Amino acid sequence: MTATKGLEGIVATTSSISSIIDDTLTYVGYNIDDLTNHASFEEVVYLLWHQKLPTEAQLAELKQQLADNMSLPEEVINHFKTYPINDVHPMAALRTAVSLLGLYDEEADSMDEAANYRKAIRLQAKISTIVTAFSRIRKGLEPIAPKTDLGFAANFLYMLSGEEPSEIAVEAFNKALVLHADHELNASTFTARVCVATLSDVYSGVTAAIGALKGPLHGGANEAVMKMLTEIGSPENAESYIREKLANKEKIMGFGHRVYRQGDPRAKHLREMSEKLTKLTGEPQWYEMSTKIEEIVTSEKPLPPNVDFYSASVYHSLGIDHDLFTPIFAVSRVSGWLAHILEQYSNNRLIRPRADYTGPGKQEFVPISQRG
Ligand SMILES: CC(=O)SCCNC(=O)CCNC(=O)[C@H](O)C(C)(C)COP(=O)(O)OP(=O)(O)OC[C@H]1O[C@@H](n2cnc3c(N)ncnc32)[C@H](O)[C@@H]1OP(=O)(O)O
Ligand SMILES: O=C([O-])CC(=O)C(=O)O
Repeated sequence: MTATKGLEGIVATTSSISSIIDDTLTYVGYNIDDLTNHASFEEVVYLLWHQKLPTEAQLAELKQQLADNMSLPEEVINHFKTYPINDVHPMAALRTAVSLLGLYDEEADSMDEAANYRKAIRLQAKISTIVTAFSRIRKGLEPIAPKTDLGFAANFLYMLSGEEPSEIAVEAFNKALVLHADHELNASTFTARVCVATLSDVYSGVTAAIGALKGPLHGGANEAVMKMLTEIGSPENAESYIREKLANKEKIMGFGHRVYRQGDPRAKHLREMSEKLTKLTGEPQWYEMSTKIEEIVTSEKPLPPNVDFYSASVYHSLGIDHDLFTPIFAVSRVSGWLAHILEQYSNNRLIRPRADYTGPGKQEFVPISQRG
């Protein structure tokens, strides 16, 4: 048995949800560029869960179901108020809240297909409320109830700030949600599938996936990018900062990808939005700094920016706190996790690979009293 480090290149399952072929990303065969330019996030959720685009009636039904399920049990809200609040990262709060939600869902452990779909709707609906409520409570503010006449993207921004967002903010945020919704067998999706392949429940699968997304080599990179941009401070400082990091063999957050070689097709959409939004907010330095970093990194190494790089300046321009960037990734990606969880249940087999043992050979057991 020979191990492949990081399972690189290993095909671990079949899936009909999304694919990356020759650096082209599709959801159920639809190119990510078309979906980003033309689809609402809710249409994409429907597409991932049903493997077809919705009709107007089907989309209206899904939107209604999401709107009807956005409120949180009082216990989850109250639980946020018991944290040593300033020290808790919102990804840890989200991971805990999703796990807690399972305790208040009577169908949590049901393996019935229809019940699992209902749980998918509940989780997709409630995840925005969790992130925005936590963000407000930690600032000493009251959570804001969703507005049923707003779409998913607008509602998130509204519940976060309490103000109805501008058209351009909604357009940018909707695009970001579409771009992050699914990505074949990325680490968090694989985690979700491994978890539910034991026939564990949907809440456990999503909780596990949130844990995997949190790390800086995966979803946590978007917050790390903003930390780097803040440290650099202005476009003129970018060159020396990046060259020093590269010389020290340190990673530049938001660059590189396990699967893409020529570049991540999602990055160009976020780059475009970053340019537009930073101009509008009168802070073009974030975009200028980002393009400068891209220029330097790509001149040194074949490492194009990934989805996390320009999303940082986009979210910053939307006035979003930097530690909410990764939870926002989860708000979108939960749609993909849920699609994969439902797909896993529909054709399940325990996921259990092997390890290439590299420890000591046969050893004689020595009683504890005789060990030196
Ligand atoms: C949504 C997402 O999850 S997208 C990815 C988000 N993560 C990041 O942006 C973090 C920064 N990027 C990385 O750490 C990596 O590129 C990953 C984790 C995304 C992919 O990693 P892998 O396929 O395992 O590549 P690995 O980490 O082995 O890197 C291969 C080589 O490229 C280098 N490299 C890879 N990414 C970077 C980077 N961002 N900056 C500098 N060097 C890099 C490595 O140092 C290594 O060099 P070496 O061969 O000289 O040792
Ligand atoms: O696919 C990956 O490895 C990481 C990624 O880009 C994503 O999850 O969106």
